[in-house]
Amino acid sequence: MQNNSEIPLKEQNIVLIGFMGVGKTTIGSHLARKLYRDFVDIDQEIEQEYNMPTTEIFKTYGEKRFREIEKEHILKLCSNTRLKIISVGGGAFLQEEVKQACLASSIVFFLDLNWDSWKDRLKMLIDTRPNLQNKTLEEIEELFRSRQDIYALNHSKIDTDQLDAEEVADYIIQTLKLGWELYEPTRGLN
Ligand SMILES: Nc1ncnc2c1ncn2[C@@H]1O[C@H](COP(=O)(O)OP(=O)(O)OP(=O)(O)O)[C@@H](O)[C@H]1O
Ligand SMILES: O=C(O)C1=C[C@@H](O)[C@@H](O)[C@H](O)C1
Ligand SMILES: [Mg+2]
Repeated sequence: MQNNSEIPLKEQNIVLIGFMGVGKTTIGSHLARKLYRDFVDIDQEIEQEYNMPTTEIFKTYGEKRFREIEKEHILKLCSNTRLKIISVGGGAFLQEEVKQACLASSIVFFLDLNWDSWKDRLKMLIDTRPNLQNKTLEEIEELFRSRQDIYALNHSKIDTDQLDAEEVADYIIQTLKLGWELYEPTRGLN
């Protein structure tokens, strides 16, 4: 669970990564409530800044612009904040600089879900995720599989297949407590 950050492990931001629809936003808000921390959802931050949904931002400004704004938001949080729960967009780790900044400053959890479970969620996601639109199921599966590489570097991988969102949040908290105790058992007490 360790990284290069000067920030004590218990105060580092927690970043949730994974493919669209694995539950980063839902689980992140449970986690924030349970740990009494602020929750930041990068997609929602960008939507608020532009005052339009992601699908409209993609149509009006293009994915490239969206990625630039996404990077700005994440880099700022990585360098200026602590104690936050951050859900990043499913494509954020496509940008190497974003990936490295998160891994160096924060505790990064990869929320994993298998394809068969994921595809049952497609109907719920399609209207609001531009990168799922105008694709066949085979193309979406190809995207799903090709994206797994970008999530492979993380501090902890959580298999979410058999768990509801709240159970995943509880599991993350158990993992964190173990990591905090193991790596910094006395920090802050001396
Ligand atoms: N563990 C879970 N079990 C069952 N359903 C879940 C679970 N986690 C999330 N969901 C449901 O899946 C849908 C997508 O979840 P959510 O929006 O949190 O995904 P996301 O990872 O934030 O996606 P994106 O990267 O596109 O923002 C929601 O309808 C949510 O209620
Ligand atoms: O995986 C992706 O490419 C995306 C995921 C969403 O979270 C949004 O960031 C946007 O819809 C793009
Ligand atoms: Mg989300």
